[in-house]
Amino acid sequence: MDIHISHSKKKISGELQITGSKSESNRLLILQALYPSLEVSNLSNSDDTQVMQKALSSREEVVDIHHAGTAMRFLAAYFATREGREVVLTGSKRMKERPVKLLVDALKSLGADISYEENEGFPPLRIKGKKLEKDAVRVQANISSQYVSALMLIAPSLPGGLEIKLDGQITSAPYISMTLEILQNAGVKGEFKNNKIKIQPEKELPSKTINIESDWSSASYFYSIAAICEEAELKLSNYRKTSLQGDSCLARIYEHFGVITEYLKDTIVLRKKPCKKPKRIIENLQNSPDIAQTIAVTCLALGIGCELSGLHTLKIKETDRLVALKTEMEKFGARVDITQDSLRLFPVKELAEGVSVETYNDHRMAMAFAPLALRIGHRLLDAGVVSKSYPSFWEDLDKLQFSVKTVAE
Ligand SMILES: O=C(O)C1=C[C@@H](OP(=O)(O)O)[C@@H](O)[C@H](O)C1
Ligand SMILES: C=C(OP(=O)(O)O)C(=O)O
Repeated sequence: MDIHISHSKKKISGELQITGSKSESNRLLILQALYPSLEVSNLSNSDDTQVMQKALSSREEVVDIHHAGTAMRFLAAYFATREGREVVLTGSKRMKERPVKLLVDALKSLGADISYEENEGFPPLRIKGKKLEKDAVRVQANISSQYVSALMLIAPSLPGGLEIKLDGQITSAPYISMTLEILQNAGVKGEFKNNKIKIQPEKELPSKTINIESDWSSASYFYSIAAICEEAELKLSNYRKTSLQGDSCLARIYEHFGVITEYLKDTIVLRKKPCKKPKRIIENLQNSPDIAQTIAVTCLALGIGCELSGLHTLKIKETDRLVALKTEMEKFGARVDITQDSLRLFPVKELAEGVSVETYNDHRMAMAFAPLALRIGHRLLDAGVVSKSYPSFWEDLDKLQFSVKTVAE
């Protein structure tokens, strides 16, 4: 589905209920499979969570998780521990290009039986489930935090628990803390100190319902909308000031653009008042890579420069997000310089008209460029990609009076 998106109002107000965090949901689904006494509420309705649910209930040999990185990494660890079960864990064409070797090596060092069906180091994986007896492992933590979280999630189900030593500079660290806090909330004892994680074994966990906070990465698009329009008041429900999600740092970052967050009980209110624009934004996003696209496009819309660093993981996500951002922002007339781990946008006053934005099977490309419609109408190609994390995104924009029209492909 290709769309044309535009908006003509200067002031935006509305109330939205965004679906549950996909990161929290996919961790809790693995834990629930290991400990059925756990219940969850406000589970994400994203494709990534649906493929995880389907994979966990499937009895088939081939388990296909499409584009879902967390499902690939977390399920590789989970199936490695399922005695007597053999699966081929596969995914989309892009998933077969996303590396998984460091996790597979760590699992093999614990005794797992995993082999590559196509290319060494990449999915699909053939996994023959076994009882894993060892209780210590090392893993490199500078490529993806998902490898670490995957090991942590199976850790309490191993007979002696697990000590995980992290080598290298840790990337996306808040996601590791999120995994630990979710384990602790569920009743598992564990700690994370000085590059060492220790998780205690647990045969059973107490019956408990865990409520999932709504998704902060998805909230980023509304921060961007608030920043770009002249006045805004947006209420987003099921968000907390103390969040497990690192992307809640948005509230601080968007203050640079004049967006103030008020925390009510279980709801946030984003307000934008007319303000003086900053010259440029400088941020290291090593802890929150998923909001890089949102921030870059906010700056493009406002005619502000930005220097974003800590972005080395963007190259191995749904697409090479650094190249995708450069290509698409330059269509609007901007100059964008990228390196292996950074992006620099030079401000542009007049944005080009009649642009078609490619989305590269990447939900965040579509959602990050949508708020730009407040400055200039444009086309977004394959806009249905948003369902990876936020299936009702376009309906929610409609509630905020964006004009979203399907166009002939
Ligand atoms: O653990 C998680 O839920 C995630 C970790 C991050 O990945 P990396 O650790 O690979 O950067 C993030 O980009 C992804 O969207 C979700
Ligand atoms: C990178 C992402 O997801 P994953 O790695 O889980 O596919 C994302 O949602 O931006």
